[in-house]
Amino acid sequence: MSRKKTPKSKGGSVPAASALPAANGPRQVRPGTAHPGSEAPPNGPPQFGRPSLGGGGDFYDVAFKVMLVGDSGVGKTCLLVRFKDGAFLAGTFISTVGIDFRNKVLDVDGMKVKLQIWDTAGQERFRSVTHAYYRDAHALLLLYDVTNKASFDNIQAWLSEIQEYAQHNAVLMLLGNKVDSAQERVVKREDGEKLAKEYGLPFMETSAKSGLNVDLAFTAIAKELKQRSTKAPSEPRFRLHDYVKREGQGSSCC
Ligand SMILES: Nc1nc2c(ncn2[C@@H]2O[C@H](COP(=O)(O)OP(=O)(O)OP(=O)(O)O)[C@@H](O)[C@H]2O)c(=O)[nH]1
Ligand SMILES: [Mg+2]
Repeated sequence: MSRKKTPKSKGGSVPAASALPAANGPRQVRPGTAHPGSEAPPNGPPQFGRPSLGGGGDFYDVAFKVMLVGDSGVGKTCLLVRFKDGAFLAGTFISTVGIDFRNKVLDVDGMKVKLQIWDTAGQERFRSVTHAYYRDAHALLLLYDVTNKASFDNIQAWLSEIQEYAQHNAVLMLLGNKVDSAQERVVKREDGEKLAKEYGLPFMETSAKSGLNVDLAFTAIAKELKQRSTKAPSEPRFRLHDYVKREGQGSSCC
């Protein structure tokens, strides 16, 4: 199979700050640096065998878009940084403005799968910016914070947004983040499991701080998307729920 190259850049963002209302609240914001159109591949179905925009970087066989969604502060950016760079962003909370993205190429059963991961702002005032990106997402990771009950209670509202704006066949996974903060936990694992079961979603608890289940969440998504796009009859069918349940550490369910 012919291979494409992924741009060398770390990512970009859609700050759209000038088009948005003035910032509310005390939080700092992380302004974006580039428009994604300059680096991101065009939206649409998974891409095969066409050269991506930009030069340099790793080769890949197929590319997918994955979106991180959930309330502000649940740890979307930290989860992405943990996955991409293996580091934890400790210190001051810098809220995302608009959308950022990062690319990562994974080796999935001998195939190079590029995930273009869109990190959305959880703040309400950016909702109209982020809505525009849902329809092109092949998968969505929906996060809540196990130390923040409101973020868990808002999951149903996020699911309504996803239902309204995302493709009906997009892969969806629920993640309860910050499980390293055992003392501050207010959402029990069983509650996450119950909600996930109610909506038929794969579910895991994660920690961007310790790295628990972070690679697994993205790998599971990449495997599912790759399986859907290649449909090799000789390959045993990949079952996302079973995989997450089997491989998840500490807690997992479907
Ligand atoms: N203990 C702990 N703290 C975390 C974890 N993930 C994120 N945080 C902290 O939670 C705060 C918010 O993290 P972010 O990743 O910026 O949150 P976000 O969901 O991207 O927020 P928005 O960009 O506003 O939507 C930061 O202070 C992080 O250090 C985690 O797994 N464990
Ligand atoms: Mg963020």
